[in-house]
Amino acid sequence: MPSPALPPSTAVLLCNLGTPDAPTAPALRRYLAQFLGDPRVVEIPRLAWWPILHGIILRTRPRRSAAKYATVWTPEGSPLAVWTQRQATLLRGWLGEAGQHVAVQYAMRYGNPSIASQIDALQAAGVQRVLVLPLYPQYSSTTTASIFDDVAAFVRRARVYPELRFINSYHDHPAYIAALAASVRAHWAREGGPADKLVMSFHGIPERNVRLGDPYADECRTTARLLAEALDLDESRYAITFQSRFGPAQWLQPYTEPTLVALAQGGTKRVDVMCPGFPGDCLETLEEINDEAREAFLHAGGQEFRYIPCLNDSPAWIDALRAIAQQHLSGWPTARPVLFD
Ligand SMILES: C=CC1=C(C)c2cc3[nH]c(cc4nc(cc5[nH]c(cc1n2)c(C)c5CCC(=O)O)C(CCC(=O)O)=C4C)c(C)c3C=C
Ligand SMILES: [Fe+2]
Ligand SMILES: [Fe+2]
Repeated sequence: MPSPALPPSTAVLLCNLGTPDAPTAPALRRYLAQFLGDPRVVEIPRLAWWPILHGIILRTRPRRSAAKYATVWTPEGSPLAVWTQRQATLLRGWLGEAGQHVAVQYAMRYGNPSIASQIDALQAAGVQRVLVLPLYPQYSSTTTASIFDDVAAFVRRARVYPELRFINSYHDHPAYIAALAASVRAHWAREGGPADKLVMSFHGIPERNVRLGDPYADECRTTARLLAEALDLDESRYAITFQSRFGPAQWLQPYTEPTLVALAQGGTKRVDVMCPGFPGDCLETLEEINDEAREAFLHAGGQEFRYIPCLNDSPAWIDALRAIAQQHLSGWPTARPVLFD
C-alpha cells in the first residue's frame, strides 16, 4: 500500500514563460530585462544589443506594456500565472487519481517562481527525479530550448541534482489535438455553428530562426492541420497566422492582424479565432487578439469576431497533460508506491 507519509520521489515540473509581478512599469522593466536579455530570444550579439535594450527599449516599453497588462490583470494576478497555477493544481489531482504518487509543481522561465527555486524546493522535499514539461506544445529554440538552458544552469551550479527528463514537443499529441477540437466544438455549440472561417493564430518568431532550422513553424502548421482534420474543415475554411511580432525584422507570416483585416475587406463576415499554441490565456491572447485584433477586424467591415478561449483548465486539456506526462514517466522508477504495490 502506498504510504502517504512517504514524500513523492518524482515530480512533474510545468514550465511556462513567466509574466511580470505587477502591471506596473518597474515590474515590466525587471521582467522585460530578463526576457529580452536572453540570447535565445534575441539573437543579436550582446555588444550591439545591450545599448538598444537598456538605452531605448527598457526606457519606453515598460510603461506601454504595463498599461496593456493592466487591461487583462485579474484580482488573482496575471492571467498567465493564474492559469499555470490552476493547471498544476488540477494535474496534481489527476495524476493522484491515476494512482501515481508524483508531485506536480510549476515554474517560470522569467520572473517568479523561478525554475531553480522550484527544483531546489522539490529536492528539499525529497524529490529525486524531475520531468520537465514546457507549456509550449510546439518546440522553438526561443522558448523550449531556453527552459532547457535554465535547467542546465541549475545543474551546473548544483552539487547534487535530480535525475532529469525533458519534453521537447507535443504539437501532434492526439490528446492535445483532441482537447483543442473539443474546445472548438464546445464553442460552435454555444454559438450555433461554425463561423465563415476559423483563424488559428500562433505566436510568431523571427523568419531567420526558421531559416536556421527551428522546426517551430512546421510544428505549428502540423498542429493546425491535425486540428482541421479532427474538425472536418477543408482548407478553404481555416487560416494559419502568426502574431506578436517584435522589432523590425521579418517574422513568420502571414501576420494575424493584417490577415483578419484582409478577410474583412474581402467580404468574410464572421470569424472564429483561437490561439492553439497558448495553453492558457495571457496578454497575447486576451489583449492582442481578443481586444486589438477584434477591433481591427470589425473596423475593416467584419461583423462578428468570436474568440475561442485557450485550453485553460478544460478537463480534456488536463487529461492531455496527464497523458503526456505519463508517457514520459513510464519506465522511470517513478514513485515509491509502485515499488511497494
Ligand atoms: C509559443 C510561445 C511563444 C514564443 C515562441 C515566443 C517568442 C517570442 N516572444 C518575444 C517577445 C515577447 N513576448 C511577450 C509575451 C509573451 N510571449 C509568449 C509566448 C511566446 N513567445 C507569451 C505567452 C507571452 C505573454 C506573457 C504574459 O505575461 O501574459 C512579450 C511581453 C509583452 C510585451 O511587452 O509586449 C514580449 C516582449 C520574442 C522576441 C520572441 C521570439 C524571438
Ligand atoms: Fe512572446
Ligand atoms: Fe503582444
